[in-house]
Amino acid sequence: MNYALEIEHLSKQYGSFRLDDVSLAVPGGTIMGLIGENGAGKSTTIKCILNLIRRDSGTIRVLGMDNLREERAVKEQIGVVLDECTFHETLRACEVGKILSRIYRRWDSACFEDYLRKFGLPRDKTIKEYSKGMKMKLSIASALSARPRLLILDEATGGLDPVVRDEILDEFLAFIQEETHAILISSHITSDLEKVADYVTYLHKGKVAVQGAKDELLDTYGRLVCARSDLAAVDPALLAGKRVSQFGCEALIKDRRAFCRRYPQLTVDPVTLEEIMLFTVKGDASCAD
Ligand SMILES: Nc1ncnc2c1ncn2[C@@H]1O[C@H](COP(=O)(O)OP(=O)(O)OP(=O)(O)O)[C@@H](O)[C@H]1O
Repeated sequence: MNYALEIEHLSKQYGSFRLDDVSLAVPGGTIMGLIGENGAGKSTTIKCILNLIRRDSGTIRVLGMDNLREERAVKEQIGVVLDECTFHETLRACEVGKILSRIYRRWDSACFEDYLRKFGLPRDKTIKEYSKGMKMKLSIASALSARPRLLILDEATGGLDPVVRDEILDEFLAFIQEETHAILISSHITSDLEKVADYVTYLHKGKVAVQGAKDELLDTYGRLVCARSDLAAVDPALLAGKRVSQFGCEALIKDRRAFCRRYPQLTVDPVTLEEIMLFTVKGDASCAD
């Protein structure tokens, strides 16, 4: 398989935090969603890909190129959108286009103008006159007009209204129609990732907690709501987490089909990515019932 991004055994120590042995691979033509609680290590992973910080160990390849040894060639292939617009507030969109055309070898001015029109971004307004959503759309238009093959977004859709987010998600889906294109997107808005991601990596406390094809994860995991006595009788090896409260018991089931064969009297519901995350974060704490 041709991978747009391959990370193997990435580790980085930051004081008491450790990004620990993270591996992930994003095939061409796909979107990988990177999820995890605040401080889980998502931005640290992205900074390592971009060589903004030094890793302790591990390898990172972008379109088959080592991101340390072939740093310049790799940078030309990556478009980045961070959670804040990085352009100077006094610039106008048309000036941003001119500046970037001198920086990026593969800059496509016609494509940039198209995005300005499509996203409803006035060319002659200064960025300080733009709303938050407009600034984010300008950042995305700029990243895409540099004709990257790998687009990396770090919390770039947070703070946008659902209509703007939907419009942007559609652009991402259009971008990956090209087989050599791929996207790594970190987001707290798991419903967005449920819409567009092909693969999901869930980081928890610096480690990969759950990883796989999104449809497969959603199809395999399940949520059991039952009485305390029912949960006590279930084989703990089948559970990925549980929450016991005064109102009842819930458990995250690793393989809902296997579970239903063994316990046909118990009902297992489908889960969302958010529930998988919540069980992993909060489930640990309430397991000792
Ligand atoms: N420059 C730094 N120096 C020391 N520690 C850092 C530095 N940058 C990040 N960290 C620590 O690394 C850990 C992971 O941070 P990171 O920004 O990667 O998390 P995140 O998953 O992106 O979180 P969020 O969703 O809040 O953006 C945190 O504990 C953070 O305090």
